Amino acid sequence: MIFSQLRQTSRCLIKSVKTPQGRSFRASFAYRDRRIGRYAVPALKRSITQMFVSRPAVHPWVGVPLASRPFLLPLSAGPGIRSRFSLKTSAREGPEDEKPRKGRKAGNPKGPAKGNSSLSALNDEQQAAASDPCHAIYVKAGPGTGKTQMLAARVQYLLEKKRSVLVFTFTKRAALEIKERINSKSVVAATFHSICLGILTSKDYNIEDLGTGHSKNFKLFDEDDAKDALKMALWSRLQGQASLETINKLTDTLMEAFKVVKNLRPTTYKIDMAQVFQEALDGNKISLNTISDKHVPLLDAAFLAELFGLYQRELLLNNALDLADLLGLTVALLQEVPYVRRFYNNKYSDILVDEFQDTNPPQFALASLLKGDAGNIFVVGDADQMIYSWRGTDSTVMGQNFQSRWPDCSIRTLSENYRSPQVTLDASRAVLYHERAVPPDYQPLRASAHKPGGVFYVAIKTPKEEAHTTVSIIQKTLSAGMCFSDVAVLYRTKRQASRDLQECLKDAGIPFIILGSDSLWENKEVRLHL
Ligand SMILES: Nc1ncnc2c1ncn2[C@@H]1O[C@H](COP(=O)(O)OP(=O)(O)OP(=O)(O)O)[C@@H](O)[C@H]1O
Repeated sequence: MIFSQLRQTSRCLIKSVKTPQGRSFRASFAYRDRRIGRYAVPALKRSITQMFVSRPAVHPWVGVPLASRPFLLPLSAGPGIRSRFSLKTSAREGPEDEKPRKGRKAGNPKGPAKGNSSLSALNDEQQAAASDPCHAIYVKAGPGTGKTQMLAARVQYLLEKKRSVLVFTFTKRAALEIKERINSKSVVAATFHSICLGILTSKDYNIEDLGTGHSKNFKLFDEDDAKDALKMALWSRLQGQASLETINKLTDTLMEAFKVVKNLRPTTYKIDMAQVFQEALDGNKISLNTISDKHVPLLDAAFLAELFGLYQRELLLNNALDLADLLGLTVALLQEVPYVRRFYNNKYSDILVDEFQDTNPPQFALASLLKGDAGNIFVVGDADQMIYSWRGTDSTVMGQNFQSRWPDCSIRTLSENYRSPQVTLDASRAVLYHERAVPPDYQPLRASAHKPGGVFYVAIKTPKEEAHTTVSIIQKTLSAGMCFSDVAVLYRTKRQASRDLQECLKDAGIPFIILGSDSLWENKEVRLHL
């Protein structure tokens, strides 16, 4: 291998690489932090080198067939890191039959699908869902079944029919992905919060008509601002009774409780909050154990509702909304002010919701108010992929809500998985339904094609042993001809990836990037919503 060109700046490294076979590759890796460069550049070199190591046909350790060509995964970024790894070849790579063929459905050897162009790349289940004419469609789709692809095709299909489309996503990245796939400016795809912000600040009407006291130039309070507002409210109520330390503790506890409670109903506007708090206490949805100060009155539903009222008043005095209010106030505006609701019902004919399993009652109410009586709603979700149960989401309830809200709805299922081998799909089902009953309408996933892969279970006693075993598995994988970037180690909590594993990896000379951070609010996925 000859590195024919090497240009390095503090931020970027560009290489042209010539292989002995005469192919030339260009690889770039951009990084913002020099420390990352120290890890990434050697990793990059090793990865490129490994590209040209010939691979065995069968993985020597796990005994499964290997893909005939190595592939590189993007070295994705951790917080504060922006990285991009791209590999372009100037020579033809690999045999023709490994390339995707235009006009042919992958996994469908029968050839191109007939009919609408936007649907031609979809399989039969995806096509049926994407072109379903029902006004309320609920698509249940497991991981890797092409939800995003199908959703994008649905949007394209609707745009071809000159419909006006609004897509709710959970992350900015997902919104961007849909827009990129559609490549059309006429689709609105954004997160719930960003759509709400647009609605509340629209010049087409006045949110003062709602009568909550908020005006158009309201401020958005982040977590810290909201805590300060709550502290002020508590201080004014408990001054002279509770110590500052207790007020600080109470602030943290109540902040969490208020977030949960604000997601239990579509809106907290004009609601008997004592009843909502009672429901939350009865259902153990909020925990108030940390407060044991005899000077603080009993935190019963009535007192919690009073404190909640004081917090909301404090926000209003600042003409401010917290993040949950952004949703709740939009729902209230659409519910209470008919001309605003009509405006949006006329504006959008089709409302689409990605990751429906993670919607909470305010988000569901918002989507259904925007749909109105004459519009259409199309939601895609997978109950097994729910990640927001802590903030008031219950995927089974959301599914039931959808079906009871629109009893004539169409329910579709995508069951062909394009990502994993059958053995992985079967194992994941066994884990998911180990302790809970399989739902009656459950459709097992089937792999679209025979793929190599395996699932191995190793029982380990200590974290140290776990770290050593993990490293030896990685080493065996590498000696089988795989690249560093072929390997991912998943862990449940950051603690599990701490010392032992990191030290073992360093000792073995295995470069790694840790994604995620200690604080939930520092977490990139969480920050994407904010
Ligand atoms: N009909 C199809 N034919 C061939 N490949 C497909 C088809 N549908 C989806 N895929 C491929 O399957 C992979 C997964 O697709 P996609 O990301 O849309 O799935 P998803 O269900 O959104 O995934 P996730 O599990 O992340 O939610 C992608 O590589 C996509 O190109």
